[in-house]
Amino acid sequence: MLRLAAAELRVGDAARGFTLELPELRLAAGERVALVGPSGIGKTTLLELVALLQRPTRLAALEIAGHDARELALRGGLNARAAFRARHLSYMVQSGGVLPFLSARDNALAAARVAGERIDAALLERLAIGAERLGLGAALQRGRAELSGGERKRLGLLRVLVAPRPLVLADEPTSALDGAAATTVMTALGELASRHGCAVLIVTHDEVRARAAGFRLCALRGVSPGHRRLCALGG
Ligand SMILES: Nc1ncnc2c1ncn2[C@@H]1O[C@H](COP(=O)(O)OP(=O)(O)OP(=O)(O)O)[C@@H](O)[C@H]1O
Repeated sequence: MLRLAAAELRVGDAARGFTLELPELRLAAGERVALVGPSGIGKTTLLELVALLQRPTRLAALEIAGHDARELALRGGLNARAAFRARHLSYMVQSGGVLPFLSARDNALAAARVAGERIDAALLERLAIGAERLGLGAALQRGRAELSGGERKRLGLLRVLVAPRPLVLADEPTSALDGAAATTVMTALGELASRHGCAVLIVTHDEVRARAAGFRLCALRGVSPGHRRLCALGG
């Protein structure tokens, strides 16, 4: 579902920036990977690279959901990359990505609408079940201003659960949540892989919950000043 090979991204300027090197990252359908590493090492940047939001300086291969996305990543325009994302990727950003001019319910339906999905009975049932599970039933009637940070985060996940794409990306999905909510969110992400066959790639500091939900860990590490590399972790 995801194959990325020999990618490099130069981040920031020569004095204070760094090179992010990703020798290889593969996720089959149903597979779960959690990307870990210290704050500021470049985990979000890596996720943005996979989501075609950051342009690599070097890229040997990028396949997403059976499509060759290398050219798009290297040279594709904004609209082409956004259209590709809508079809093949779900991306839960760190803040939840709630749009302030939409109600919570319309926020939850936003990804489905952008992807051109019909808002039919099955989709609305997924919305209702997901909202219940994430404790967002009442919040769905409200606008963004009335949502807490944790509710906005869970709403970002609900948007993914309503219309998951083959490749799901989530940036620190459990931060800003209490223990019970964090477990619910991590479990739901794991189930997108085990029940729906999505490939799920998350960034997290919550290694214990990630392992419990079936995620294999990969780490971003500093290999020398100004050079960071993605490494597989055993166990
Ligand atoms: N386009 C860019 N230009 C310049 N600097 C950037 C760019 N993108 C990211 N950075 C910098 O790269 C560093 C890594 O940021 P990133 O958010 O990827 O780290 P992270 O590992 O996800 O951190 P955290 O765990 O704290 O969320 C930061 O210092 C950030 O300011």
